[in-house]
Amino acid sequence: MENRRSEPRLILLFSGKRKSGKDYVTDLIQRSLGSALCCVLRLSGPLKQRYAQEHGLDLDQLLSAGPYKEQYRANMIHWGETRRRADPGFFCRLATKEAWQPVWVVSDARRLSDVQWFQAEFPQQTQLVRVGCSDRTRQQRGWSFTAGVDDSESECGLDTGVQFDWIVNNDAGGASLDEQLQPLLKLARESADRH
Ligand SMILES: Nc1ncnc2c1ncn2[C@@H]1O[C@H](COP(=O)(O)OP(=O)(O)OP(=O)(O)O)[C@@H](O)[C@H]1O
Ligand SMILES: C[C@@](O)(CCOP(=O)(O)O)CC(=O)O
Repeated sequence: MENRRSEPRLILLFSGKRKSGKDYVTDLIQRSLGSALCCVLRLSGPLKQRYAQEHGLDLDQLLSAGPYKEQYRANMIHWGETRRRADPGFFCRLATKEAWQPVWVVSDARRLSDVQWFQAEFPQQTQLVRVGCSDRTRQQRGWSFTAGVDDSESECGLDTGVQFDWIVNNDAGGASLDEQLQPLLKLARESADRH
């Protein structure tokens, strides 16, 4: 167990395919709950930071939703996997070490080792959330199938072997996100109230 200023009351551990809307949905949750209650943590944050530093790249662009990061994705995956092989919790620890809010929204679990790390560290607090949408919607958001990325562990590592507590459908023109997120927001507020 890490040395922390305070323990989280709830961790919503999100996963989903590229362009399913993980960032969009987790940002929406954060804005609804406010920054005193909730932070969004990205496991890819410390990864991109170090990768950008080592390779002389633009970190802001790597962190944003545009095409820039896609140019480097396959190489970043490979680079991160080398780190993870030595220490599967490496990026989980870095991403969570400054968090102090009662509710943590982790936007980008990708591998069983990510899920296992949170479930081992925070067995009572961790809830698994899957964001999904059709490939057609993903394509409208700029996705196209890339061999070596979309068939890799980074994208497929949680396709099986995991029981999700919550499923959010983020299809364009699909069920209202606001309505789907209400139970999660309620759970988050109740968990924080017990703080
Ligand atoms: N419900 C939505 N309504 C409008 N735009 C959306 C919605 N969901 C996602 N988007 C847009 O689609 C694009 C991809 O979404 P986002 O970056 O959240 O996906 P992601 O799953 O985090 O993708 P990646 O794995 O590539 O980081 C963004 O431009 C985002 O603003
Ligand atoms: C390299 C990687 O962290 C990129 C994630 O970027 P994003 O969450 O899609 O913005 C994916 C991975 O860790 O396999």
